[in-house]
Amino acid sequence: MTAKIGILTLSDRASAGVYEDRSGPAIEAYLGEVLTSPWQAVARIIPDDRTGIEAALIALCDAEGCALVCTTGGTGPARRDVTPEATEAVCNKMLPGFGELMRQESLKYVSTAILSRQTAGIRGSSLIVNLPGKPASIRQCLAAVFPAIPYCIDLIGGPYLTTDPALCKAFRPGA
Ligand SMILES: Nc1ncnc2c1ncn2[C@@H]1O[C@H](COP(=O)(O)OP(=O)(O)OP(=O)(O)O)[C@@H](O)[C@H]1O
Ligand SMILES: Nc1nc2c(c(=O)[nH]1)N[C@H]1C(S)=C(S)[C@@H](COP(=O)(O)O)O[C@H]1N2
Repeated sequence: MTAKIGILTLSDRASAGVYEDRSGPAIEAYLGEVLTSPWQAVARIIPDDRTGIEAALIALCDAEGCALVCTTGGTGPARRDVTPEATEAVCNKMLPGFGELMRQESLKYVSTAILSRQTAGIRGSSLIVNLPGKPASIRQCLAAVFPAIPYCIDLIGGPYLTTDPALCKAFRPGA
């Protein structure tokens, strides 16, 4: 079964073409390296507008049936940063450990890591994970949490994801 994975870039300027989106492609590149099971990207770029973000998350989870949705951008303290609020609004269960671990990992690279309010949660049988907007943050954050993602997706009834063990040792209790 081919797993669909949503890649949602939240950026006023990238969505308007002021600069090229480099963070969405960084997510796709990381997934392409680490996943050994079949998957397909569903990528979108939209502005930092809460109603629009919620609608896009709902469409990626419910209509597209994405097992995993990775967002990038809009996690900081600025007035327009509302990705965590939109994520929480559409999720029926939050997984705060994801944000805690990603911030801890990011602190090894930047002291401003604590400014990200990034989180994760479950909507139905989809896992939503927030990543910061900076292209360099993508690999750092995903590498920290990815070992737990395949088992999380098992637990919510999603497709069986496998990873290249040289790059990511996915942990499944009892496996
Ligand atoms: N998707 C992206 N692609 C490439 N660079 C990005 C992206 N998102 C952020 N950046 C870079 O990181 C910097 C800070 O990101 P931040 O998310 O704080 O932007 P911002 O001030 O919220 O503006 P915007 O929402 O328009 O991206 C940006 O100025 C840009 O250089
Ligand atoms: N790994 C990593 N995490 C990071 C950063 C980064 O460059 N690398 N930038 C920080 C900064 S400066 C901000 S303001 C917050 C929120 O960024 P966002 O609003 O683009 O999501 O993420 C933080 N987390």
